[in-house]
Amino acid sequence: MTDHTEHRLAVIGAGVMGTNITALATGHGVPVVLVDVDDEKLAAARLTVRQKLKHAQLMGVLPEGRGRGELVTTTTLADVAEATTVIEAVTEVTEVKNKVLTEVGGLVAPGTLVISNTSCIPVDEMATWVPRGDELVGVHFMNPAYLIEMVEVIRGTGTSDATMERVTALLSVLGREGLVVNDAPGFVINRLLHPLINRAAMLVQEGVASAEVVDGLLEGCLGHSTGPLRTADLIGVDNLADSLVVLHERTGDPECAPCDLMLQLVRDGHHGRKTGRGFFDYRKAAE
Ligand SMILES: NC(=O)c1ccc[n+]([C@@H]2O[C@H](COP(=O)([O-])OP(=O)(O)OC[C@H]3O[C@@H](n4cnc5c(N)ncnc54)[C@H](O)[C@@H]3O)[C@@H](O)[C@H]2O)c1
Repeated sequence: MTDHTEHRLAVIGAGVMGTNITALATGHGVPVVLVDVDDEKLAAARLTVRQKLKHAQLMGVLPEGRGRGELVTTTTLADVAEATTVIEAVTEVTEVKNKVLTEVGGLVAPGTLVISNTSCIPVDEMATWVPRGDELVGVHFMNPAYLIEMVEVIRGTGTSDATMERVTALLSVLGREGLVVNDAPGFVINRLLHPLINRAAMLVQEGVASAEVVDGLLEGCLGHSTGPLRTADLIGVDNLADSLVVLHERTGDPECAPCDLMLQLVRDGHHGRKTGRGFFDYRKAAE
């Protein structure tokens, strides 16, 4: 096992998950270099990480006596080179992830743990984009990452035992428990969750019930803590549509083709909580 002083993270992508993972790591005393192509995203991310840390502190989920890990933000990908672990959390578009992981592979030294937080792209596919596929592993951090202790760990067919040991050590420092699954499109969580959300949106689209009623039934009758459509708004409707496309392309399952209502929300810029509106409207609550 390792302690927090032995870890230096680079997180690539300063969106919903990049900021969540950064708050989790810095809250556990691990320094983070947070990379994005967009300066405005980085400025917003610094504020978001501070707010998440405040929330985490209030919820009592941070370890005592470690202090905060330093946060550095940058638009220069080469700044990941000194990290002991790189966590890729960029947009769920195959070409974007391919470009980022290919570049990361050329920047980091052998022995650097490379993690993808992808929702649906198989680890074996991503392993062909990096020079050392045995050092790549999927870790599906949940949202919000600093509150949900369990993560899904995806072991590719080429992921080495040493990589599994390193990821276990990192997760332990971050206070997370990983359940390991084999590789497949969408793994376990999103192979189940994303078609469910898509079907929930289809029911709204078909006029069978409103978003409030669909979520109300899933919450009240089946004990879901947040209904599927509120979950969609938390994830980001744009990310969900991208992830469904990835799943559909790789499984051929028609249930995974994002429904028209979801695509319309994306086109209209209603991406969920992050834009103030998705299946539900959050603007009044924010005022
Ligand atoms: N949103 C969730 O609840 C959730 C949960 C688990 C996993 N994921 C996965 O995590 C990843 C990130 O999702 P998100 O919801 O944070 O997306 P997001 O759209 O909120 O953020 C993506 C970020 O990546 C940045 N980016 C794009 N191209 C880049 C590049 N070449 N270099 C550096 N940064 C780049 C964008 O500017 C943006 O800030 C995706 O793979 C997603 O499927 C998301």
